[in-house]
Amino acid sequence: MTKTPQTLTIAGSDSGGGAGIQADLKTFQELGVYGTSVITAVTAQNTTGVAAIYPMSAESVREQLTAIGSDFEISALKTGMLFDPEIIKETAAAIQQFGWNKLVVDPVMIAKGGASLLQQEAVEALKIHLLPLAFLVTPNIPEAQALTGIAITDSASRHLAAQRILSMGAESVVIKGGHGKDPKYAEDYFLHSSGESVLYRSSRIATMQTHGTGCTFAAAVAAQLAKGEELQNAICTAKEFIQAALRVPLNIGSGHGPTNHAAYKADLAVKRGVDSIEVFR
Ligand SMILES: Nc1ncnc2c1ncn2[C@@H]1O[C@H](COP(=O)(O)OP(=O)(O)O)[C@@H](O)[C@H]1O
Ligand SMILES: Cc1ncc(COP(=O)(O)O)c(N)n1
Repeated sequence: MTKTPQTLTIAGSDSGGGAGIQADLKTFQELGVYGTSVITAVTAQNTTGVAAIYPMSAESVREQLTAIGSDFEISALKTGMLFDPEIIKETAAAIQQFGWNKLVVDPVMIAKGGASLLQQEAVEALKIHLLPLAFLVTPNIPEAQALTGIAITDSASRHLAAQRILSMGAESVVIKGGHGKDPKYAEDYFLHSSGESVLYRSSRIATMQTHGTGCTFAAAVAAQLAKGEELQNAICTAKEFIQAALRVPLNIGSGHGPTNHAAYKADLAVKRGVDSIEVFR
């Protein structure tokens, strides 16, 4: 009997349900993998912003990680909001202890409304302890700039920033283009430590409902990896997933609303297909 692939998200809770743990579990469910979770912080949050952050203690994070590691067979995992250096160290230690592979690190730093989801001193901890364990790192443009100190203004500086992130020990990186300036396209740039690069391009959707796009994208990559999909195809599926989730808005809340996690599967079910993604290798 084949078992459902098991996945793990290590991230913050978003009370509004659009980002963080909630977005990750919805994405896992939609893509047909079993989702487990380790909560690093509880945020009081809705579509208009983050009102408060309550980080979990390092001990409670360790206990959650141990509960997962001692019982589940994790085929792929992702990290999101990790908040402080202690939580990052506990996370890295557990990943090594339990031998978890296929780690997708979404280096969450700042929420769309401007709240800081990662302490300044935790950026170094992320680079030292977590990036060397990463199969894929998925920064958005501001995060890639913060990790590298390189201003991303064109494709050459984006490539340089990607190279710099790989030099920190990650096996591969995709710099996401949601924050890019191009009004027509949202372009994600993938670079592997072998030197191979891929550009994933979709039409840019004009919408305010972008809360949780990064979390959802990284969770979709992890889900596909858990099912055994090869990395570059997993990224393409994640891009299709987020494209569908943005294209069919839910119109929830008065601010940056959540994406529609159910749209991808609904599209496939009626065989409408999702917007095709252009892939340049
Ligand atoms: N308006 C948009 N139209 C189409 N794709 C988008 C749009 N905004 C973001 N994306 C896609 O969503 C994913 C998350 O990107 P991004 O918004 O940069 O991440 P984050 O949520 O971490 O800031 C990427 O694949 C990106 O290309
Ligand atoms: C708990 C939590 N984690 C992550 C994000 C980032 O959201 P986004 O994916 O929109 O950048 C968030 N707003 N809240």
